[in-house]
Amino acid sequence: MSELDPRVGLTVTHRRYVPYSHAHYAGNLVDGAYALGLFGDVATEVCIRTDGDEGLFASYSDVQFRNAMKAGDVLEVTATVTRVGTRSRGIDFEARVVCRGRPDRGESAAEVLDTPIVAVTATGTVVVPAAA
Ligand SMILES: C[C@H](N)CC(=O)SCCNC(=O)CCNC(=O)[C@H](O)C(C)(C)COP(=O)(O)OP(=O)(O)OC[C@H]1O[C@@H](n2cnc3c(N)ncnc32)[C@H](O)[C@@H]1OP(=O)(O)O
Repeated sequence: MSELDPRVGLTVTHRRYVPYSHAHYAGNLVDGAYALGLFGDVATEVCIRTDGDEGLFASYSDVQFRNAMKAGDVLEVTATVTRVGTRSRGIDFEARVVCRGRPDRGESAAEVLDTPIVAVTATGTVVVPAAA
């Protein structure tokens, strides 16, 4: 049963600075696909830890763009295993902004946010090779 598997609940966290070279829209916003790239990377570490393989992303059942991600942000990206199938693993994702630029205070001014801003959440499925 999936819920009894000790891999359920495993959380992997990546931190990433968003370079200004990734600004894509007005207001230094990055494109939504940038978050999916981050989710793919953190899911890859999940697969390495659960199954000793990088795995393949099969599908997203949900993606919510809740707040903008901007160039200059420091992001915390988490992936939590919610289900372990035979070869599939269900994962919940969250990308939150933990630091942000303060251009009103100076070109390079920035601050640690008291409360992280949840930018993107998603639910997806990765598939790993059959156990040997
Ligand atoms: C995490 C990665 N390292 C980062 C990436 O982003 S990889 C790049 C993007 N992904 C790809 O390029 C993958 C392309 N897709 C594939 O290669 C295949 O479709 C697949 C490997 C994902 C699945 O193919 P296959 O091995 O033939 O699947 P099945 O034998 O039919 O099923 C195996 C289990 O996977 C579940 N499953 C299959 N397709 C999906 C899907 N679209 N959505 C959700 N789940 C899927 C299927 O239910 C089986 O589950 P169980 O083994 O019963 O648990």
